[in-house]
Amino acid sequence: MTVLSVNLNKVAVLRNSRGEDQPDVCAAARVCIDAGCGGITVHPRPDQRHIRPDDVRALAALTRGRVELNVEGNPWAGPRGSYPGFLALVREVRPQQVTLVPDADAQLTSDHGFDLAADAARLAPVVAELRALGCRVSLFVDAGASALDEAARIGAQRIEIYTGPYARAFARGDCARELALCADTARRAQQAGLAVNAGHDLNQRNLGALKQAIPGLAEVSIGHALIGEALYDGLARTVRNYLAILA
Ligand SMILES: CC(=O)[C@@H](O)[C@H](O)COP(=O)(O)O
Ligand SMILES: NCC(=O)COP(=O)(O)O
Repeated sequence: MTVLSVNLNKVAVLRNSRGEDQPDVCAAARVCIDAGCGGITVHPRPDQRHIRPDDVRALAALTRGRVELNVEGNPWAGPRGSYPGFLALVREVRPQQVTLVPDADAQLTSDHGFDLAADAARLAPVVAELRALGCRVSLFVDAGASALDEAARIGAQRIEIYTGPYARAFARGDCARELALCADTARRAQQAGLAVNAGHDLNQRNLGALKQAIPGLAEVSIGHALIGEALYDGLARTVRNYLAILA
């Protein structure tokens, strides 16, 4: 079974555009959970362009005992204004899963994963602390990444394969190479003892082929396309459409 974790960043984008409290991120989470998703994902960024620390706190309370909360971000993103820093926030809410992502503070969106050979040493104490807090730790990596055994060696339990290049290739109609890279990366990670998540720019068109190519795919986190599609079809129906693709 592949868990669908719905990323709600874009609900917060819409809310923040008017500076008030609608649409409500927690109400959206409830709809997704009631429709059968297995997780909620958020990626609080230091500039608080979408998900804010209070959203993470509220979603932690809402999801506890129901579905997984996956919090993504750069562990070295420090305090900025009312943003307490990524690690301070996850220490406080202790989500079931933390996905570490090497994004710069003002990056438009995630566009690359860790270089595990170079980054493992400084990731190691962060991973150890998160494990001690009871969080599962996943590391965001590019398809084709090397040194996956380093992720396992420092205690990470999963990788998340960055699927942006696959999604772009799929849209161009020539995704065979990118799909093979994702599949090979997943196979090497599984051989190293890691479970495999995937995410970024996945949608109802490109998800099925990825799911077929990666036996044992543990989780996909999907936000941008899913929230966009929900404008036409409704949030609950859209979540159910994704679940049907993953079934
Ligand atoms: C790690 C990852 O791929 C996602 O978190 C994605 O980048 C969504 O973040 P934004 O919604 O801020 O673009
Ligand atoms: N980890 C990927 C994620 O949470 C959602 O990415 P996207 O679907 O918004 O591109």
